[in-house]
Amino acid sequence: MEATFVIIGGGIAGVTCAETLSILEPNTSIILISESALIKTATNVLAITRTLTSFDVKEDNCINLHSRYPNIRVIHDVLIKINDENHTIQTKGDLIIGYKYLCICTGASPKLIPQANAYSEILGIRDTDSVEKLIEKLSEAEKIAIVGNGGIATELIYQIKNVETHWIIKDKHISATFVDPGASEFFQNDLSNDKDDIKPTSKRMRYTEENIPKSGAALGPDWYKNLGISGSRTDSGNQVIIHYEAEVINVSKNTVSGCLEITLTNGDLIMCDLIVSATGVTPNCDFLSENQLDVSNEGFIKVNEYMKTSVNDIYAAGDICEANWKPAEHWFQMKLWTQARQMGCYAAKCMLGHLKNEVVLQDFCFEIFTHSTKLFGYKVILLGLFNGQKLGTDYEILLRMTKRQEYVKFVLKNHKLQGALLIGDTDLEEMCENLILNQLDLSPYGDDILNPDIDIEDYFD
Ligand SMILES: Cc1cc2nc3c(=O)[nH]c(=O)nc-3n(C[C@H](O)[C@H](O)[C@H](O)COP(=O)(O)OP(=O)(O)OC[C@H]3O[C@@H](n4cnc5c(N)ncnc54)[C@H](O)[C@@H]3O)c2cc1C
Ligand SMILES: NC(=O)C1=CN([C@@H]2O[C@H](COP(=O)(O)OP(=O)(O)OC[C@H]3O[C@@H](n4cnc5c(N)ncnc54)[C@H](OP(=O)(O)O)[C@@H]3O)[C@@H](O)[C@H]2O)C=CC1
Repeated sequence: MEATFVIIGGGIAGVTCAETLSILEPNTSIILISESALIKTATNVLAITRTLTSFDVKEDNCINLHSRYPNIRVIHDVLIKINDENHTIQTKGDLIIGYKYLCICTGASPKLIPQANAYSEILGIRDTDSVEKLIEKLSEAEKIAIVGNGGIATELIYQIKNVETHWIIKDKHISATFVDPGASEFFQNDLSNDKDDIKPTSKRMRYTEENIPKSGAALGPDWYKNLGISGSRTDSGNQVIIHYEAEVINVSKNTVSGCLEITLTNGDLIMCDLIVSATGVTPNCDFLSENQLDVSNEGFIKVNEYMKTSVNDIYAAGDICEANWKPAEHWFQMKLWTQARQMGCYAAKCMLGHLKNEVVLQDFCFEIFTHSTKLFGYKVILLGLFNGQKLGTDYEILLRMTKRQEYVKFVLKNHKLQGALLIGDTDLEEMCENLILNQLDLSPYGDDILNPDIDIEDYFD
């Protein structure tokens, strides 16, 4: 068996890569190897600005993908070895598949705290299976701990009901991966709010075939929408206790109560029924290759500006890869499905360009970091160096905040906009994107740039 393009991984990066190849080259042969029977596709793609898009992530089955893109053949299998010298791969199901170009989109898995090896009550979240497991265990829990201060912890803490939650974070403020201390304070008003308006009723819509393996690709935005993420307490509802600047040093089990006892670096002792380790991701690289692929210290596959790995004719995209090129001033990598989609699409264009000996220009989306998400119920848009990344201490911040309504932060250097954090319906994303990209000198406008009584857009007409 062989194909011009073989893509490994049925997550958003792999599927986008296959779809893009199919759209650009409907007659070429494409094989997509998916470990999971369900694959991820992006639907309802909406351009918010030139570089910022929002979209839904839908679980789909392989047959539907093939009927939409007849030249994509989906094989439900697992890559175990790349024989890069003779351009073939070997799968767990004993298939040998020849390729001209190979794209590795095997994603990542939760990187749990080390104590997880000893206790099944320490869980991570990645896919549908892992969320179902969490919901089941949580329904019997009165007290839980969440470790980590990034995307998953921030979303969970807001969604979880009927349980006492200990949030263990290394930083001085919550949600540090995405926001600064000011925005974190803005969110914190909502932490203690009554969340009764979030009434999970039905379960997530999904396929109902029995025994269909659901594990695999990472969940996407709004994964919690129709789920009942609830503990067993009915008395006092929610209580969130935040342990700042703390890390887990030990976990043990109380033999009498059966509870987990967590010891923190600050000396705090927490008793709980369940620990969610939301502590980042580790690459899915459980396969061999004849020539070693260059990887980062954490094991992510390094790719150059054409998404090429260090091994001939092998590309990589999405969470599995580490962007190893000199990035544009206002772009940096984060393991997000926005970037998984962009990279999957761009890797397809690069492979095709190389096949046809055509010049490939780097996609415009790598000019500026953009991310649109929802945190604590608010629309959140992150643009450019929104947290002053790469700027050291040499930058200014302009802030505008209306409690429970909006939080607008501009990061400026030499009077030019470098990044923006927009929380709420600010309607400023397009202007900010333009200002970051064209580096207009904003000194003539002074602080009016954030005056809510002045329509800033008028300045630039
Ligand atoms: C709970 C949660 C919420 C999230 N929310 C957001 C969000 O709101 N916004 C956002 O931008 N991002 C979000 N993310 C991150 C986002 O989901 C990921 O960045 C993105 O999905 C990565 O896509 P991927 O295709 O690179 O990898 P994955 O989705 O991990 O897909 C990789 C696929 O490859 C398969 N695979 C692995 N090894 C092999 C092998 N050897 N052979 C064959 N197949 C293999 C895996 O089973 C998997 O199906 C969230 C992540 C989680 C876990
Ligand atoms: N709305 C969104 O956009 C969402 C995005 N995601 C994405 O999904 C992926 C997984 O999410 P998540 O697990 O939250 O990963 P993140 O990378 O977002 O956050 C991990 C957090 O855990 C901390 N951490 C790491 N190791 C430890 C440790 N041993 N003890 C205590 N804290 C630790 C990190 O701190 P430090 O950085 O200091 O190491 C960081 O605060 C990420 O790629 C994330 O971007 C997930 C949910 C929502």
